[in-house]
Amino acid sequence: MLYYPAYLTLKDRNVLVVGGGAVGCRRLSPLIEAGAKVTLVAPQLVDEATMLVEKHDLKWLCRSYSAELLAEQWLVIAATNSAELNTAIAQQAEADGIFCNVANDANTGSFICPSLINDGQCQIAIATGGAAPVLTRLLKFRIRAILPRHLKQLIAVSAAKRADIKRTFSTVSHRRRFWEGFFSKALNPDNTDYAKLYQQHLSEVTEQASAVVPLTCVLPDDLDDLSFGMVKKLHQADLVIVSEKDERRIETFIRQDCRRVRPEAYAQITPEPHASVIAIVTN
Ligand SMILES: C[C@@]1(CC(=O)O)c2cc3[nH]c(cc4nc(cc5[nH]c(cc(n2)[C@H]1CCC(=O)O)[C@@](C)(CC(=O)O)[C@@H]5CCC(=O)O)C(CC(=O)O)=C4CCC(=O)O)c(CCC(=O)O)c3CC(=O)O
Ligand SMILES: NC(=O)C1=CN([C@@H]2O[C@H](COP(=O)(O)OP(=O)(O)OC[C@H]3O[C@@H](n4cnc5c(N)ncnc54)[C@H](O)[C@@H]3O)[C@@H](O)[C@H]2O)C=CC1
Repeated sequence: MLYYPAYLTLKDRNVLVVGGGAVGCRRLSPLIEAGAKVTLVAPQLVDEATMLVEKHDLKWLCRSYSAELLAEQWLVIAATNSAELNTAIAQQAEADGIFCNVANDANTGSFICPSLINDGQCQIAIATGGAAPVLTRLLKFRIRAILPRHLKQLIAVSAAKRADIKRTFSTVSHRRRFWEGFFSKALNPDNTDYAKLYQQHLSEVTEQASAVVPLTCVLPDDLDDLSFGMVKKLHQADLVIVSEKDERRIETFIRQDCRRVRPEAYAQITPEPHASVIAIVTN
């Protein structure tokens, strides 16, 4: 079974953290950053948790958990060193319709806590369904190492200009193509003046129609042999002409909103002006 990934809005919502050891403490910062109203209950805290309580003026109840604490909570984290207590908290939370994380068991409770990469508004969450938390942490370091350096500034340009671009370009497809072109250029490490790059790109891109010429992709037996360039083009494709069998093979290379058309039906359709069309041919 897979988990359903989601990013929760916790601003001003009541969250209870039960347990103030290393794990309970690790849960605090992301909750604080998300603007939750945190109550921490534990007879003892690790030093770092004490520091966070003081710094952020968190409500700390220096005592054992009791069931009435769940009233008014939106979400609870069960991170004590007692598996029995953590399970009991999860059962009560489930009965009361409150989200619950159980630190010692991925299969109890209603969500698991992923490893997090936060870079401004870019938040990457990684998890392995509770199977390999240490691998999760190692993957975090690898992924963080390949992220572009000025991600925050790049996201800020998009946040500031999205409404303008919605007004400037009339279709989702044109807007997507605009942003794809802009971000592709911006991800080149030599380009860091994003405001200038944005203006330049805006002056170059138009909505004018042009003839659509399908590109052909000869599918190798082993998909690992697909060139990097072709993988990139497949990802940009707005329409692929593909048999049912090959569609399954290339599913992970094409976008969800890419149109799929069978070869025998292609003659009857009219691709959007400017559409990037790829005909898939089996080797
Ligand atoms: C289900 C989950 C709990 C949840 O959802 O709350 C869970 C469960 C358990 N972890 C255990 C052990 C360790 N966990 C870590 C580290 C992390 N564990 C995290 C998440 C999760 N761990 C959730 C699933 C995430 C997923 O799906 O991958 C991370 C990603 C996030 C975080 O906790 O903040 C964080 C990396 C933070 C980072 O750096 O990014 C380390 C290493 C270390 O501390 O460095 C060890 C010691 C080595 C070992 O034992 O493997 C044990 C056994 C305890 C015991 O033996 O008593 C259990 C219980 C069990 O499964 O038995
Ligand atoms: N998710 C993860 O990454 C990991 C999870 N774990 C699991 O997380 C749990 C907690 O681990 P640690 O923080 O290292 O434990 P810990 O022993 O350092 O801390 C336990 C905390 O729970 C509090 N506590 C105990 N009984 C309580 C009660 N009745 N009411 C309220 N608070 C109570 C203690 O005062 C203490 O603050 C363990 O079950 C462990 O198996 C352990 C390692 C990693």
